[in-house]
Amino acid sequence: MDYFKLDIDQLHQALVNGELTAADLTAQTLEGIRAIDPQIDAFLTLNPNAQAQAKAVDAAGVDRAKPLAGIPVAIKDNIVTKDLTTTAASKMLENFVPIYDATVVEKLAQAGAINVGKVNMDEFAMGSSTENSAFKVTKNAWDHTRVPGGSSGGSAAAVATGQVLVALGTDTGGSIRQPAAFNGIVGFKPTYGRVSRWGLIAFGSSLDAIGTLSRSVKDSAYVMNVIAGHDEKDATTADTPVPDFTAKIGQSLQGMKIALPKEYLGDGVDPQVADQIKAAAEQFKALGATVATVSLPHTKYAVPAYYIIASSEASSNLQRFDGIRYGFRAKDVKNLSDVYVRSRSEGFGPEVKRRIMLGTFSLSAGFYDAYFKKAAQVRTLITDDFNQIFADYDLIMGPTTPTVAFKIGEKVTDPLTMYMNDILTIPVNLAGLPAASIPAGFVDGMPVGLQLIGKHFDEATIYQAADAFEAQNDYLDQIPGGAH
Ligand SMILES: NC(=O)C[C@H](N)C(=O)O
Repeated sequence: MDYFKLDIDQLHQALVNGELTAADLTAQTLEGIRAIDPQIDAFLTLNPNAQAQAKAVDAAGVDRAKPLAGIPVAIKDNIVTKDLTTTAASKMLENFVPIYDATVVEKLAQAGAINVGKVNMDEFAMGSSTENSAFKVTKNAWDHTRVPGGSSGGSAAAVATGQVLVALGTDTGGSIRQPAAFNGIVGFKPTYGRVSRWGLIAFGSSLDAIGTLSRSVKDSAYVMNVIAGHDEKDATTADTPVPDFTAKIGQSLQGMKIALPKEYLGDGVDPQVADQIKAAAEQFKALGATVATVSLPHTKYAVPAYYIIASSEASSNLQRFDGIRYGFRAKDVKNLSDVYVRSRSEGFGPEVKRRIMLGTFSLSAGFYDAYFKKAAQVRTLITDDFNQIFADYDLIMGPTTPTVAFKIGEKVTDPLTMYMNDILTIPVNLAGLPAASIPAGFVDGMPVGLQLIGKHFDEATIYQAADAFEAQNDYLDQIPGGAH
């Protein structure tokens, strides 16, 4: 199946008309994965039941009202899937087979989508390069010597190499948007509370969001239409009506007010990347929007605040991996304390241990006020910065990442440099806002991502602007290995 030339609308039409069956589509998709993935290493597990699920969709008949019926999807491996190994790319969960489906997985199945397999990531979603996976290093679709970004690097590389049309990812500090940017595809992180996290292996619970990676903007909106909504199993999901996320796609941008924060083009941002974003601003103006320079003054405090908050939450969430309840248990243990200490020492990788130590320290008596409380206050200042801008503007634009994808091995031994890579995506998670990364050109043959940030629960405006930008450009025709 040549996913580079197709989208969900076209496949849906072919399935409805009977030109294609879901079983054929799934078979061709699995064939494509077997041919392409050995060079990319995006997949950790293929779903042995995918073919049977596709046959069931065919037997039921592809419903016109269900655009995802028969469409193959890949799922990040921190989202639990019943009877299908779910590892979070950790040795700790190497043999973990969940007994239930995450709400998003259940919703996709009800919509007729076919889960073809689970994709690689940084261990427990901690990282920006997928090099922290306990199992394999996924390659960037455009240059196999570079990282695909992370932590949803497997999701991004699987889509960008045409193995699947869409994949689910998760985003705590940029984990959907940054790999989407590095691979020249669309990444979408919804508002905090828009999509249920029931069945997501938790990292930073006040930040985590499940979203999409896809080639086209509209395909992302189709998946969001299915996965969004209140869930009584996740008390953090908002009980607000879910709009049709495709509703404003195709509408004119005339009069739309877009803000471009000066901090997003400042220190540390590659000037060539900044140039692409300035060019995108000109394109938005040509489409009828206004673009004005604004300031988000607390941006520089976002990374330190995030690494305290996310690590503190991780240290608490990861306590459950104790060698007893889930997964890995060390051999030849002497006593209970030995079970805990050795199972965790041997089961977790270095980055996960670093975060647990950082978080435990920040939360400990005597340090709480100086670290966690201070970080929470900074978070409020960052949220206030955004609220002030959104009183006057519809969207905020900027680069998704300060640079294009870096080389495998280049930053993995230097955590601070790796953390700084997320400076433009982390503020969005701290404020719980929705945001997308969409392709916006190339620097040295590598894709650049344009980030569009919206108001709380106003995903539809992001989709409107993103689709208008996509329609003006030919990024969908540019494929890895092809001319660009
Ligand atoms: N999980 C994320 O969203 C990625 C971020 N780079 C982190 O390591 O925390």
